[in-house]
Amino acid sequence: MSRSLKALIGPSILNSDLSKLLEESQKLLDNGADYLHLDVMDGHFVPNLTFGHPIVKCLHNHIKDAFLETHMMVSKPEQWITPMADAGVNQYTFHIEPITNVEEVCRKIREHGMKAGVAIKPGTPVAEVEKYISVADMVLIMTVEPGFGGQKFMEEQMSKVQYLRKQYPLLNIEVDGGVGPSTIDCCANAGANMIVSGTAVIGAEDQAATINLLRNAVQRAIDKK
Ligand SMILES: O=C(CO)[C@H](O)[C@H](O)COP(=O)(O)O
Repeated sequence: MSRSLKALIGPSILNSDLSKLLEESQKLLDNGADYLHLDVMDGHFVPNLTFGHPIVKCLHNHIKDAFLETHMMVSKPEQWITPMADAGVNQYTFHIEPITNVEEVCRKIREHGMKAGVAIKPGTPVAEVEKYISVADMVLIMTVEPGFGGQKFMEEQMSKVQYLRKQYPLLNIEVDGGVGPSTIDCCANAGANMIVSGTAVIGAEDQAATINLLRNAVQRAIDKK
């Protein structure tokens, strides 16, 4: 948990031109991204493949000051803790669904000097992830089925965010999937403070203005409470 809640915008580079990963990442940082959200998929947990620690390491070597979160959409999250820590990852967010030793995985992530994020898919009840709040640094509530960018935001997932915010006023709560200028107020008012936005930011004519709009909406909602 953080001492005071902060609005943080972490663009997802999933739908960017991945042949220019460094250029795209640098552009997002120059345009005000607070952190970068890197979607790692293994073709098992989700029906898609992206990239792994070798690419993350190369990217980190060129943008050492950037805070990197990896969203591990993988069946064996424990397997990639050491290589991702070695690659320079700051926050290791993984799905709780495929494993039973969530506490142990969180502990190992922290021992490797990273923050631990616990994520749930839309079909997973919030109570399943609430169990791990004391051993994690952040909860990610997915607002699309993980695997692909550019999907429609699932508004019904906001009840999970509202519940968590009510119980845990200072918990870092992240939302991911279909979040952009048209859905940000819904996320912000529900209580999310960490915002992942892919296509809405990557495809924006003015990335800096879009990132600012998202951050301002979240900060406004935080200040109202
Ligand atoms: O985790 C993801 C997909 O599994 C992506 O981070 C997410 O979908 C972001 O893209 P968009 O904002 O276009 O939905």
